[in-house]
Amino acid sequence: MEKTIVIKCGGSVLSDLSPSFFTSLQAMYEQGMNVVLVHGGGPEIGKMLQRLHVHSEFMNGLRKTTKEVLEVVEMILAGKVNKQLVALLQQYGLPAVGVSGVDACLLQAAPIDLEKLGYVGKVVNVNGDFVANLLQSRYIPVISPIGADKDGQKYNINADTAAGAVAKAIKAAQLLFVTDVPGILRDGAVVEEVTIEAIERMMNEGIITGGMIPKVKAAIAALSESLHEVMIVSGKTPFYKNGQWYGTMIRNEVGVY
Ligand SMILES: Nc1ncnc2c1ncn2[C@@H]1O[C@H](COP(=O)(O)OP(=O)(O)O)[C@@H](O)[C@H]1O
Ligand SMILES: CC(=O)N[C@@H](CCC(=O)OP(=O)(O)O)C(=O)O
Repeated sequence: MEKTIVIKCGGSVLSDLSPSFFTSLQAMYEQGMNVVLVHGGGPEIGKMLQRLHVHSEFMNGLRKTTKEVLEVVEMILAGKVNKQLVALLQQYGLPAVGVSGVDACLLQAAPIDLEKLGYVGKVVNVNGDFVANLLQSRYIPVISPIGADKDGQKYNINADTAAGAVAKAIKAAQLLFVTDVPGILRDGAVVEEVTIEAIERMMNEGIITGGMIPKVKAAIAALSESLHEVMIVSGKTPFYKNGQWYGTMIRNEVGVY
């Protein structure tokens, strides 16, 4: 199979994506790469919950998800955000197909902790064959992070976690987190390259906090023999030019997987 890149597009930057984001995607696609997008939509979910006067709160970066919250999460992620992104990609001539993790059992999920978090899911299986089939037909799958279990119960999955699980399952060669900051920042400057050890130190020291935590955790979990590097970049500015990436590269220690 051709080289595959999984790109997670954060809700923080979805309405702010620069034209260079789409031209980079066009370039990758035209070079013959397989491109898979996984998107978030946290801010959009927050806005709709507020409009509907539905209360929600976060615990360790995860949104506590009651049945009522889950309904809104699915409506926004699998409905509004997914279709907006698909339509935008199509405007750039990219053959995007929107699916949620419920379609074709793409993201089989299980609860993390029903009592504490409600219907927040972890990924227990990915239907990689389905993704591979879409890629073989040269489609660009655009995946919203809703999963379901075998009984049809749906779950709200953090989008970073979903992207990492998809990348690992389809043995992607690259995983890219596109967000609203140009990488991991320390004292205001981008850290260009970090190892797992350095990330753990930065979490302990309170340098990496909030929404950056699920990103680095998903990155670490996705590193494997086929995926050696994960990038965190900004979607607001160009992140790739003449073979050079602009952002943070997360690497395992050389040769250790
Ligand atoms: N060390 C750090 N470097 C950069 N961003 C950080 C760091 N620690 C926490 N963050 C926060 O992480 C945010 C990105 O995560 P999040 O808001 O969840 O975005 P997304 O919707 O793209 O997943 C940044 O806007 C920033 O506020
Ligand atoms: C369990 C959980 O927290 N799910 C997230 C799903 C969306 C998401 O992850 O969006 P971002 O990438 O924009 O943060 C939520 O409800 O906000």
